Amino acid sequence: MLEVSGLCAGYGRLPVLRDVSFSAAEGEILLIAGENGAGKTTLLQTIGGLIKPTAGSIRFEGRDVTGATPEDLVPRGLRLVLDGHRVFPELSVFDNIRLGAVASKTGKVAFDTAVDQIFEVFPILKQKANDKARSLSGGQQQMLTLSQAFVSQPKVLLCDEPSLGLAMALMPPIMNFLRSWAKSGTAVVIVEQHVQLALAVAARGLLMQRGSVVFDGTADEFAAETGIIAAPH
Ligand SMILES: Nc1ncnc2c1ncn2[C@@H]1O[C@H](COP(=O)(O)OP(=O)(O)OP(=O)(O)O)[C@@H](O)[C@H]1O
Repeated sequence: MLEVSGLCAGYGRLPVLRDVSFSAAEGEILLIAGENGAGKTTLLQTIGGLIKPTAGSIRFEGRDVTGATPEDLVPRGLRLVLDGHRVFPELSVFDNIRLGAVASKTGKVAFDTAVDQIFEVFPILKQKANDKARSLSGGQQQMLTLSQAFVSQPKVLLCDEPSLGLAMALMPPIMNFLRSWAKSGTAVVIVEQHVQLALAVAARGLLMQRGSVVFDGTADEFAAETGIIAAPH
């Protein structure tokens, strides 16, 4: 579904990514872990079209999309969800969700089904569907950001720190949400500081250090390599 090969990218003359290669298959969750500054966010942003790579290639569904912009990639089904909250504060919660489906042209039936699923996982968004998004807490805005991506039905979801700003109690529902999302066929690539929790749902784990991939293996192999035990779920 997604193949990254020999990717290099950075900021101005500062190189960050060095020869990064990995792939993510349909229906699997791939965890990207690594210390602060390892280049995880830069990697997601480069794949998502926000940073132009200086070398290497990105293939999505067998097509070369190296250097494509988010405007090209989102309608094709490759979607980046950044950390921090990027909702439209003056619009209602429901309108924010609706906007998520615009670029991908999700059909009405698929949209309604997706909204039902969202309201099941995040009942607070149903309760506040008509309230302005600015009235939501940080964690609720994060739920809304994920929901906007969900209704766009991406084939590849790149998700930076889905847990950011969320109470720990919300982590298992978020992880389960991502898991059911992957089960529907989406390749989910997540950067997550809560490695134990993410490992519980990930099929594979990739470890980055100073802009390079230093380990890539199954979740069990990742746990054996790093000594990190997946949280029970
Ligand atoms: N906009 C930017 N301009 C210049 N350098 C940047 C920029 N963003 C990140 N960097 C640098 O690139 C390197 C990789 O940062 P990146 O945010 O990709 O790491 P990360 O693994 O996601 O870390 P974190 O977990 O702290 O977000 C760091 O040295 C960082 O200082």
